[in-house]
Amino acid sequence: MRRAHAVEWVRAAEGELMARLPEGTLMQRAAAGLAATCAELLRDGAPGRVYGSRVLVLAGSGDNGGDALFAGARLARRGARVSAALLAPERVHAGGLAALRAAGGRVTEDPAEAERADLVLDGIVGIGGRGPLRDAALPWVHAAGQGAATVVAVDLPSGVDPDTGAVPGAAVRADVTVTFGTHKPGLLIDPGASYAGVVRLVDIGLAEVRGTGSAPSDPRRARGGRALGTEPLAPLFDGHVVEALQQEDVAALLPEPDAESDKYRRGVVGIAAGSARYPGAAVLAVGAALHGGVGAVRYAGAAAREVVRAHPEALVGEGGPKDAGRVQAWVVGPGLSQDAEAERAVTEALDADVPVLVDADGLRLLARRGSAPANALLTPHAGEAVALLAGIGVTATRDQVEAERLRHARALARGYRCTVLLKGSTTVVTGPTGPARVNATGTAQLATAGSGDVLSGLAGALLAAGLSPVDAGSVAAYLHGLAGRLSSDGAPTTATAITAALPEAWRRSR
Ligand SMILES: NC(=O)C1=CN([C@@H]2O[C@H](COP(=O)(O)OP(=O)(O)OC[C@H]3O[C@@H](n4cnc5c(N)ncnc54)[C@H](O)[C@@H]3O)[C@@H](O)[C@H]2O)[C@@H](O)CC1
Ligand SMILES: Nc1ncnc2c1ncn2[C@@H]1O[C@H](COP(=O)(O)OP(=O)(O)O)[C@@H](O)[C@H]1O
Ligand SMILES: [K+]
Repeated sequence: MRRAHAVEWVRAAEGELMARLPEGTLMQRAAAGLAATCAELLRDGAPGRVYGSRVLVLAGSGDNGGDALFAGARLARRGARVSAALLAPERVHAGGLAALRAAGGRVTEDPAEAERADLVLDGIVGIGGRGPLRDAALPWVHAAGQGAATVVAVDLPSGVDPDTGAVPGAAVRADVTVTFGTHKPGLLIDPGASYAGVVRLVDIGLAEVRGTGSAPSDPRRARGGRALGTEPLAPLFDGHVVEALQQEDVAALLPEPDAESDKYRRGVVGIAAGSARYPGAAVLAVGAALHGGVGAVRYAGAAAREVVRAHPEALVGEGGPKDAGRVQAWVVGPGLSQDAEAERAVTEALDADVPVLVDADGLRLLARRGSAPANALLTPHAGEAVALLAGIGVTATRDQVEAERLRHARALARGYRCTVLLKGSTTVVTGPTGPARVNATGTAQLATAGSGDVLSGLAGALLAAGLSPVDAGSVAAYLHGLAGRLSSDGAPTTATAITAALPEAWRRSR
């Protein structure tokens, strides 16, 4: 599992660790890890060696600049030609600048150096950064983007909000980010994540003080109706606030049949989706559910004929969920439309007393109620999230949801008191408390009609197979993203092709 901690936790942990160590130890650990990565990049890149390479340090006013200056000093001692741009000269890290000068480095005021450099070290701001990058940095950041230099972000790309991944203005586009101690949420959540390049974690000893985070905040306090932004971002639950499943985590969660399994023991998922107008959503959701590790898929609704024609394995009926027979989880909503019959299907699925995944039209209907059962998994895209937020009295635009995914997904989970999977460039899955899961396997090629229906069917099947809503949502997002990549391989893909790639995604994940 990849874990990310909030700034508040990082500062507390670092404070505790620093109190036990000689002054400057952590910064030297950070600088050593940073310099080692830079040396490797210079050796593997165009210069082919550290000696004689041109390195530019962008140094802001805080410790992030200190890390970069000390790393620059280490590279200068190995023969690199290092210069530093001091973006706030009166507040520069004095020890870092002295070390750089002592190693032969110099100060520059010419942004064109950023275009000529082999490597640019972004030490403008780290976890102390707030709001858009200030003007002094902009010519340097622009020039670094124009040139051929490898851009290495120190701790995180400057301009990316460390806790949310929001990018409120200009930001550094890094090829590599060297982050210290633990990942930061902004490195795992778009738009910030897309600025980070390849992220490398340097151990500075924070693991020694893990578990010192304060208790999670009470979810009841955060019940909807208030403006967002007035509460602390997220509870410091077990220290980390964000986590990303890795292949071995997914492998441990995938349901596998054993010698005693039969189709009922593996779980049966019910799909209430599609309508006379949109039968395709039903066909796609059922198709994906059939690859989701359950023993059987029941379909209930108006597209029964189309479903059984496409998938003879499905058990179909034209009535609603109530008449469909026993299932271990329901998926309700894709392509359902929003008429009285659709409303009845949603009510019956919610009343079935089994875990229920609500998507698409089902979410629009749910927003009118403003509540959901605790075992529900809601799967909105940003537009549907706006409607759901309105249902609990929170006003937000689509752009705001996309700029701060974590905050809005959490607000929905708290407001509806259930699990929420917010789709998009970084899929976020979260309950009202506990760490949020983010998924990194996706590709923008997934943004194709019907791909959400595939995700719903798959996640519903995993729910029926016994996974918790958070596990079902995050494992489904992982497999769906991987299947999207496999089916696309650089070309446009389709929902049908994503479904066809699910078995290979599953095989590669177990
Ligand atoms: N605290 C520690 O023990 C360690 C900290 N380390 C480094 O220290 C960093 C944190 O240092 P600081 O707390 O000094 O904070 P930063 O260096 O991240 O930034 C703080 C400074 O940047 C300015 N600033 C804030 N927002 C800005 C913006 N949008 N544009 C331009 N300037 C802005 C502020 O005025 C402040 O002076 C970490 O990210 C990491 O790189 C590492 O040395 C490891 C150990
Ligand atoms: N830019 C993107 N990067 C990665 N995944 C994306 C992106 N845009 C959309 N997706 C994914 O594609 C799927 C689209 O689902 P949805 O919006 O419900 O589409 P539809 O309703 O057409 O099925 C979701 O899984 C979503 O996370
Ligand atoms: K930085």
